[in-house]
Amino acid sequence: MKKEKLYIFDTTLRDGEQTPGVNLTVDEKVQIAKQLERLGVDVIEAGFAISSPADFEAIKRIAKEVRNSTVCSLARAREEDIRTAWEALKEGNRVRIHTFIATSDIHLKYKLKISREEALERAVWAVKFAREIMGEKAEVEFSAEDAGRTDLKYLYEVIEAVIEAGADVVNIPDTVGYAVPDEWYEKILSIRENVKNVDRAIISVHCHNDLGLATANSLMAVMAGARQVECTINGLGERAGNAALEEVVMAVKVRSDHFPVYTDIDTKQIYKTSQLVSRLTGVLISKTKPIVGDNAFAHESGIHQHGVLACPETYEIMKPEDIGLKESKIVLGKHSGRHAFRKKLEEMGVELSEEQFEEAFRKFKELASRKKEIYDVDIELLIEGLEGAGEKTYELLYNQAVSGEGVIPSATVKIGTPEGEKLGIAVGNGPVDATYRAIRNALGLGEDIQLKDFKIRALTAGTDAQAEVYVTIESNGFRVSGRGVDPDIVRASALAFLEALNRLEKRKNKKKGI
Ligand SMILES: CC(=O)SCCNC(=O)CCNC(=O)[C@H](O)C(C)(C)COP(=O)(O)OP(=O)(O)OC[C@H]1O[C@@H](n2cnc3c(N)ncnc32)[C@H](O)[C@@H]1OP(=O)(O)O
Ligand SMILES: CC(C)C(=O)C(=O)O
Repeated sequence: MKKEKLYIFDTTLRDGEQTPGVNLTVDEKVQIAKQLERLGVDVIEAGFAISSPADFEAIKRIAKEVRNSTVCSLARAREEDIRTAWEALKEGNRVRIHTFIATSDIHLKYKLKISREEALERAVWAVKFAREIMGEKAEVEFSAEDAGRTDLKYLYEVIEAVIEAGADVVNIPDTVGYAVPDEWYEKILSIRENVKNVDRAIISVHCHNDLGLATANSLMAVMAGARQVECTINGLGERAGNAALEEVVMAVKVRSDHFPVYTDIDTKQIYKTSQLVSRLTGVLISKTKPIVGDNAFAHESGIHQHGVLACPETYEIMKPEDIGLKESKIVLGKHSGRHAFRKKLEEMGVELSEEQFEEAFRKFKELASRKKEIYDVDIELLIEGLEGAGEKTYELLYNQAVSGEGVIPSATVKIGTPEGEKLGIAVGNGPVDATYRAIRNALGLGEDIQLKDFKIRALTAGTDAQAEVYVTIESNGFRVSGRGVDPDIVRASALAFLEALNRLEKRKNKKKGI
C-alpha cells in the first residue's frame, strides 16, 4: 500500500487553551511550542492573535523561535483579525493564517445574523485578503465553522469558492462534536467527490469530543481522504475537548496495516509532551486515558500479568518505549496471581522456599482484598511476618534540619550502627534532600544505593497531621522499601530511608548466608 503523509496540526495552544480553567503564560506557551516542534508536529496553532496582547506576544515569539513547524494564528473573517495575525506571524520561517466563518444555518441566523450568500462572500474575501497581505510566503487555511451541521450542498459551494480564492487547506470542523463516524466518513468522501478542484487544497478535519467520538471521526475522515487532522495534546479543548493527538498518531502507527497514511511525529516524545502540557495547564490526565494515562501500560490481573511476563504482545498492542516510556507496569492487587507475585519478589531480591512462597501468596491475597493499593513496603512487612524482622542495623538517634527563605538547607544526623554512633552533615536542595545526604555521609553510602521512589502523604487532615513517607531504594540487584511515620516530615523521611537501608542489609546478609 503506497502511503500518503497525514499532516498533524496541533491546536493545544489555541483550542486547547480554550479548556475552561486553562490560562498559559507567554513563556509557558513558548515552552510547549518548542516541545511540539521536537515532537514533530507539522503545524502549531499558537493562538488567536487579536484575542489578547498575550496571545499576540506568544504567537510572535513562537513564530520567531520555532523553525521546523509551521506556526499559525486563528483569525475571524475580519480585516483587523487578519492584519493582526499577520503582524504576529510575519517574522516566522513557515507561517499560516487560519481564517474561519460559520456556515451552518443556526450559526448564521442566531449568531452572525447574515445570509448564506453573505457568509460565502466573507469567506472568499478573507482568504483573498490573507493571501494578498501575506504574499506567496505563507499559507492560508479556511475553516467552515460548524461544518458538521451545515447544509451539504452549500458546504460544497463554500469549499469550492475558498479553494478558487487561494486556500491551501480547507478544514471541515465538527465544531459541536455532533457527527458519528460512518456519517462523517460519508461527508468527507462526498466533499472529495463533489467539490470542483478539491485536490488543489488539503482537506482537513477538526473534531470535538462531545460524544467521545473525536478520535474515531478524525480517523474515519482520514479513510475518506482527509490529509490533515487537527488535534490537541491530551485531548484538551473547548467543552469536552478535541481529538487527542496521541490517540490519532498512535492509531495510525499501530494500525499501519489499515491506514493509508503515515505521520512524521516522533512518537517517543509523546509521553514527555503530554506530561509537560498537563503540568503547565493544570489539567490532570485520567489514569485510563488511552496512550498517556497512568494505566495505559499497567497490568493488574493475574491472567494478563502472566501473559505479559511471558510475551508483552499478549496484552500490549504497542510498546511503552514507542511513546517514550521505559517499561510497562505490573501492579499488584487482588486480581493478581502467582506469576506476578513471584516476579515482584525476584525484583526485591527475596528468596523463599516453595512453602514460604505459598504462605506469602496466601497472605498477599488476603491483604489485597482489604487494601486498595499494595505498596512494596506492604510486601516487605508480609515477608517479615514469615521470616521475622531481624535486628536493625541502623537507628536514627538524632536529626536536625534547617531551611527557610535565604537559607541554604542543611541537615545533621546521628545514627546508631554496629560500629558505634555516626554523625553526618550535609546541605541539599531542601531539608529532606539535605537529610538524605547527611545519612549517606554518616554511613559512607556509595552511588550504588539509588533512590527509586519517594512518596509522601498526610495520614490525617490539618497541619498537625502525621506524615507518612514511602521510600524505595535499589542496590546491586536488591530493591527494598521503607516506611516512616512522624508529625515531622523530615523525620518521617529519614525513618523511611533508614528502614529501607536496614532491609537492604538484612537481604544482603541473607544472600551471603549470614
Ligand atoms: C469554534 C471556535 O473555537 S472559534 C474560536 C473561539 N475562540 C475564542 O473566542 C477565544 C478568543 N476570543 C476573544 O478573545 C473574543 O471573543 C474576541 C476578542 C475575538 C472578540 O471579542 P468581542 O469583540 O468582545 O466580541 P464577542 O466575542 O463578544 O463576539 C464575537 C463577535 O465576533 C463575530 N464573529 C464571530 N465569528 C466570526 C467570524 N468567523 N468572522 C467574523 N466575525 C465573527 C460575532 O458576530 C461577534 O460580532 P459583534 O461583536 O459584531 O456582534
Ligand atoms: C475555528 C474552528 C476550527 C474551531 O475551532 C471549531 O470549529 O471548533
